Amino acid sequence: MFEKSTWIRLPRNVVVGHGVRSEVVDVVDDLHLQGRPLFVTSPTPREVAADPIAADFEAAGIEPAIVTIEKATFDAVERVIEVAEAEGVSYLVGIGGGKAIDIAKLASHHLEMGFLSVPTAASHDGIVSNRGSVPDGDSRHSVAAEPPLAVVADTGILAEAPWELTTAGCADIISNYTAVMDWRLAQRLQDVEYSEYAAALSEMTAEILVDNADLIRPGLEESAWVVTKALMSSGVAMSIAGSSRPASGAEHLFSHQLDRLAPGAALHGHQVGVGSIMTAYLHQGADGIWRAIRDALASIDAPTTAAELGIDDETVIEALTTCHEIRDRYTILGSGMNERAARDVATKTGVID
Ligand SMILES: NC(=O)C1=CN([C@@H]2O[C@H](COP(=O)(O)OP(=O)(O)OC[C@H]3O[C@@H](n4cnc5c(N)ncnc54)[C@H](O)[C@@H]3O)[C@@H](O)[C@H]2O)C=CC1
Ligand SMILES: O=C(CO)COP(=O)(O)O
Ligand SMILES: [Zn+2]
Repeated sequence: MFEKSTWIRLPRNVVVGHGVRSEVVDVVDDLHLQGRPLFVTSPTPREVAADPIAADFEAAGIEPAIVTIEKATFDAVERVIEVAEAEGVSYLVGIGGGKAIDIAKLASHHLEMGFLSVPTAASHDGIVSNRGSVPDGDSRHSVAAEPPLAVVADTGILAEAPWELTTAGCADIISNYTAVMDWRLAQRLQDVEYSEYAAALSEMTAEILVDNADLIRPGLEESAWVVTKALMSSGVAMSIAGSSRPASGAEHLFSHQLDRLAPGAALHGHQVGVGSIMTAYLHQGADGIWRAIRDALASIDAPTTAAELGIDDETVIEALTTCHEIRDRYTILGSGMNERAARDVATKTGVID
């Protein structure tokens, strides 16, 4: 008897384009959401998007509550939950980069409320995913969370954000190549649950982005369009898989460990890009696609070395040798790299001198 079943939860409305920031009120109306929202944002996104969107809500007779968070932590999720309960809100709107959106996503899941995702940076592929990524002591959890009811991505805002945020989003997508290699390996060796559709979508998204790399240039609003669509497609792959596997393999473990060893040194996307160069080498050796990944990153101005990340060589080695402990996720790193092997891959790929 066939007993398999799955739930794929995706946004109902995806609104992308120039000036769509002013359509958030219409999207809420279309979703028949009643009552007050709680905006979850961080300082700069508050200025560029949350305050103007709040003014639109006020003009429509709705008084939003606003909470500003600085870091993606479980304490921040708790604080948002407390504010939501104290203010009697009925849905959440995450406005900002990956951290603000993750916190809104996790809080709305706990509160059993809907949430909208309003990215102000094309810097990460959590915009539509049903996962939240939060550090917790020595680990980094990928937590099942509420997917957004709707996404409103204003390409005008995204194109005006600092260029490195967009190149970080591109690198987060390019890292899908190695994330999928790790997923297939884990399926073969550990029989982990695997979706050919999600894997194919994730790889195709990276391929389309790389094929359109010449459209990705600073100051060009079309770049924000191309990158945002790729970020959404990658997020949909995660939602189809019911796991971040299609977009997160050993290169992400490396980045999560750098977040612990060198907090705030570099953007998530940039770290996973550099990780991806090295894990591609580990998968396929000197003649594999590691050079293509490095060149694709370089072509969109993303870092390809430890120095460009602003991280010293020894921290890279420490991250490589310890990051398999971050979570129980089987990857090419197996039960861990020793120091010589880590130095070898980092040197041969030019990540360290
Ligand atoms: N849940 C998921 O599936 C995924 C989650 N993530 C998570 O997302 C986070 C990384 O996201 P990021 O956006 O790189 O970090 P972030 O949220 O810290 O944003 C980076 C910086 O950009 C600023 N910023 C955002 N929009 C801006 C604008 N328009 N103008 C000027 N500054 C602006 C933010 O205030 C922040 O200082 C990590 O915690 C990562 O684990 C990443 C990918 C997938
Ligand atoms: O960043 C992600 C995908 O790009 C997902 O994050 P996790 O590695 O925490 O699942
Ligand atoms: Zn990522």
